[in-house]
Amino acid sequence: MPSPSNHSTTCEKATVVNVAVAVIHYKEQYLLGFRNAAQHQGNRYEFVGGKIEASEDAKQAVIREVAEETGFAIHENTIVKLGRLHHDYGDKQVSLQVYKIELTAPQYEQHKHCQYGLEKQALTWVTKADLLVEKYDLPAANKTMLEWLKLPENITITYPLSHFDDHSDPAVAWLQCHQEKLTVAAWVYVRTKEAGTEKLIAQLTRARPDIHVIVPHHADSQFLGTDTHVVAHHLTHTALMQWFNDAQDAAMPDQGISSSHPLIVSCHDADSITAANKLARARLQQQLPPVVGSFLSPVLATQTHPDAVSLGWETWSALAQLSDIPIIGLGGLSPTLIDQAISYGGVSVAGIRQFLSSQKPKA
Ligand SMILES: Nc1nc2c([nH]c(=O)n2[C@@H]2O[C@H](COP(=O)(O)OP(=O)(O)OP(=O)(O)O)[C@@H](O)[C@H]2O)c(=O)[nH]1
Repeated sequence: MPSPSNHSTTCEKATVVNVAVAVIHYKEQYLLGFRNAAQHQGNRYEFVGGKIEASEDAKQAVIREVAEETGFAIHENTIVKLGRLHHDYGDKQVSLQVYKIELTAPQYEQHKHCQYGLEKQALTWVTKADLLVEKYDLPAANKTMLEWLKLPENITITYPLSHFDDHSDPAVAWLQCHQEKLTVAAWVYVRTKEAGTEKLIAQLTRARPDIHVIVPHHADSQFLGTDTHVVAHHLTHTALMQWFNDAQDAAMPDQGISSSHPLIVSCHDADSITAANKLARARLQQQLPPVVGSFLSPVLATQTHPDAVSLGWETWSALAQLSDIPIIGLGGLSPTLIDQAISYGGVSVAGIRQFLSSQKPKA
């Protein structure tokens, strides 16, 4: 704790350093730099990046830093905002604005054998798999970035049980449909609102142990079975806004929300994005598993919610820019629209019908 008499230390600590971070990749190859021993968080790997100057915004800073450190001119690449996070290292507070940039094949080919950057810093290309299993020692704030990077490009949402109401046993029909049609190793948000959701999830994951499930945040994990691969808990828009309203006066606003898993939330507008940003900050402050994604919907008109007014890509994109966590497009989308979603500022697309394959997965 700083001594009250040490005014300069207190001031230094209170100053937040604004940093732009570039997660540069080509397909599954990711670029890491190495911080020299004399730097803050020295002798650790890092993503390319640096301080945002007073005269520029975060995106301009990321373009400049990447050019200065690597020589890549990325202004014509798609630059997707992954998120923003605050981290207190004790000796320094940083606010990191993180962008993901995919290089073109020629950009990568030209650079893939370079072992040093333009500032003579060591550079290395690593696989996404090695990066995500934390084979490389990165600063503590980067843990959350790695959680963000785990989000796949497609997320399948299950049909509601009521979709099978005309079957003699809707639960059996629900199970059979998803068991057969989920793609291999799919991330699946099980959106059943009815009682007994845990039993259905356990049955589905027993039949399909390859899948990764996102479960409602109130799902009782003791009924899910130990083999169920839960990657996140989901908070509906209603539950998120309820938390936000309850949290306005609370010192430690975490009431009733899972502390065991990362969270994915649902947002529809600027208010819910503000709530999600607040929840994301609170989780980091309390060192709880982070908020890793936000379904922002409806992008386009959907069969399941025909009365909802869709946002359209432009409004969706403007809302995505307000988010401190990665944005997942939902509503009237198909997996083939991923490039469009990325170009409008998202990282993934989600949906029901179009994301279930008619091909049975191989045993
Ligand atoms: N570039 C980069 N910085 C990061 C990452 N993660 C992270 O916590 N940081 C922090 O963000 C700050 C980056 O600022 P910087 O690179 O401009 O400054 P520096 O301390 O290295 O050197 P400088 O003050 O001499 O410019 C450092 O405090 C660093 O520890 C990351 O992945 N990349």
